[in-house]
Amino acid sequence: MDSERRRLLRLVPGLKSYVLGRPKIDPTEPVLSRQPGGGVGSAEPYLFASSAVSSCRIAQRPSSCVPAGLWRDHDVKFEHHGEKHAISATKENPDTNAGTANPLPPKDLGKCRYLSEYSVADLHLDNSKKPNFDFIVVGGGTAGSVVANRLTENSNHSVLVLEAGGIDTGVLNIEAPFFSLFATPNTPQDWNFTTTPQPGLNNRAVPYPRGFILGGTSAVNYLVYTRGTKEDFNRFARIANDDRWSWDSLTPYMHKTERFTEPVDHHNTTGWFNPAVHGFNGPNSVTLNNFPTEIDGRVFNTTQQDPEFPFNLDMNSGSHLGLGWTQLTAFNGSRSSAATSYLATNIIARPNLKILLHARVTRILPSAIHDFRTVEFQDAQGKTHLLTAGKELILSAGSVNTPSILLHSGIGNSTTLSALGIKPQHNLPSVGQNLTDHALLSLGWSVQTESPDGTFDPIVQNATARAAAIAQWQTTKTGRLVNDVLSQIAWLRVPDNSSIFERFADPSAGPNTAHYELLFSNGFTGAPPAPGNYFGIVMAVVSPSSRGSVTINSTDPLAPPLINPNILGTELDMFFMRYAVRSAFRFAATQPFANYITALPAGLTGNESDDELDVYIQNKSGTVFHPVSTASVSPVGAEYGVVDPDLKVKGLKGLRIVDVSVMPLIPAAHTQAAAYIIGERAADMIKESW
Ligand SMILES: Cc1cc2nc3c(=O)[nH]c(=O)nc-3n(C[C@H](O)[C@H](O)[C@H](O)COP(=O)(O)OP(=O)(O)OC[C@H]3O[C@@H](n4cnc5c(N)ncnc54)[C@H](O)[C@@H]3O)c2cc1C
Repeated sequence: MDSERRRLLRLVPGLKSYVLGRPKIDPTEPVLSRQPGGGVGSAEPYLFASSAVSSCRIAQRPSSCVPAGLWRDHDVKFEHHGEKHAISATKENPDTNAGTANPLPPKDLGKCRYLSEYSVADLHLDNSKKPNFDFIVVGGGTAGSVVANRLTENSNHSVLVLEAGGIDTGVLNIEAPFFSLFATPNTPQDWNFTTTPQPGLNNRAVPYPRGFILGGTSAVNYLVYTRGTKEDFNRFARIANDDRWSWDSLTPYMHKTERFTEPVDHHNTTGWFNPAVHGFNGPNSVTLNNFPTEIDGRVFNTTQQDPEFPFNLDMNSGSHLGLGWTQLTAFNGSRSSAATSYLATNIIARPNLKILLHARVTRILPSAIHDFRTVEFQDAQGKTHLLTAGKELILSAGSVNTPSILLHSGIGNSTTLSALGIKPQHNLPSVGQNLTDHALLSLGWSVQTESPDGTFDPIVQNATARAAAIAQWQTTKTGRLVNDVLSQIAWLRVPDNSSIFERFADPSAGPNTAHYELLFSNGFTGAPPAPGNYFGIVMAVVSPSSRGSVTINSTDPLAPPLINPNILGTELDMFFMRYAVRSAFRFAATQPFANYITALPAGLTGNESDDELDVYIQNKSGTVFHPVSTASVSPVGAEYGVVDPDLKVKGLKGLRIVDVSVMPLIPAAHTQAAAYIIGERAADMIKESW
């Protein structure tokens, strides 16, 4: 690490975790040298070979809606590919001798988003008298933002959100839907975690991104919006022994979170989705692909011709089997995240809601016996503070950090915590256990396109095409960048009479829930993108039997946890992935693709033996980054599990967990919808309690 890097890292609070945890990225350097690679679920960052940081400047004020006083004169600002990045510094920059850190919120509160970026001093914390806030939400991520929004609907409730990351405004890779490919891994908006070596991945350790930003992982994900099946949620309710978590009970919340909006090209969406199963008045915009692609007709023609891939009008109806259009969290051509929706301008202007950015929670402490309402956190300067919530502490730090914070607080397996040197506070052996995720593999078939830019590959491979797409998006919010990378999705099952089920129980939630998923893209999403045009199919095991864990091996709460999602860790999951690969080959061999596909995915013939295919899968697979179940719900009175069905931590007062870590089993779905739904359901439970 050279001295300039050291100096910058010291100045950049948003990168504190890189200094103290896993230093991984220097905002001013690595984009110059990284080779292209990565992509959906990839092990490598997907950055542009030809890219260069065009400038790295200090003390530039962005042109977007940031009023004087909020944007600090010593912020570090740099450009990558014409996209502007900015990371806030808190100490004075020796280069500029610039102004004071943490300015007060400007008077025109409400005109711009992010005006609730208070400094600790602005909060006038004085815990000695009475609690400053009724509720403290740890993590302004997907579910945490929902809770903060809904609780502050009641002006009698005051809420403080403590978020470790910064803000998302002006980051092209976050805002332009297609560039979600590049939002992670190893970016300033990523926690930059890595898994432990994965036996199912030939002992490779792979990046494990999580959103390090307001909006959390909803601000960096691939935008795909899928709820899962009726069977998924009914199983949740069965395991919790609480009908409040069943599909029917949650349906009002599914509608409440959603604002289904028309695509930016205003095309006729009849036959693209079923309006009857959607909400149209909620905060979070869900829409359909905004731009036609060359594969659309071919993909849907296959549904007419091959019964293995039947058409499904709307995979969010509760019955997802079949193939349909991808729904994505976008609005007017830009990403809709928990930050842009639940924490929109009018919400953060509420006087009873405060959001403290760059506030990293290190521990939760008892405020009385069995009462955990006190939070310990470090501010942007690394100074430690303690705060006690008047009513409840709500832990929404996500499936990796929620168990990590609990363990560092002495809440977990008392024996292992003692052995590590952490004083046990409350014995809950299930904390961090049962980590479950979806394995993923990306394949690309070479195609003969109708025009060189018939697929999105030129945008990835060619600087001129990319610049044109960026310019179009920036001026009109149209073009390829408004689309999700993944155009259509098929949810599919291994036949019920397959002999594999003579040896293994079926892990899916029921006969109408998929074992695997095929995601179709009008270009190659894998790594590295070799020059050419591709038809991409991503396959994922969505009802896995593998279980892993999040554990800690340090008493330092800033040290990264050990993340073992145990990807493809069982024979059954390997079987599912093999089956999915062969299913993808069958799909690509259907008649509609006959004069389109010119070559098979590199390194595969489609005739591999099981053993040969396993080698390929283990060397190339990764994850879809859907970790759940590390603080699982269980029935009231159960000796296992971490939270009761009302999401209160078992045996404790004052502490609730609201994020996808509470799901008892992984849904056959991308998990952001579940985070929003859980946030909405939990917010009502909390309101009912108070
Ligand atoms: C690359 C990627 C792509 C994905 N694509 C999709 C997709 O297309 N569709 C989909 O449905 N799902 C997708 N997911 C998964 C989905 O986005 C997540 O499951 C979901 O957003 C998780 O929500 P959450 O509320 O549980 O946690 P998060 O949204 O991760 O929120 C946790 C928040 O807590 C903060 N935090 C953590 N620790 C601390 C601390 N110590 N102090 C203060 N704050 C803290 C974090 O910074 C974060 O803001 C993807 C995930 C990744 C990583």
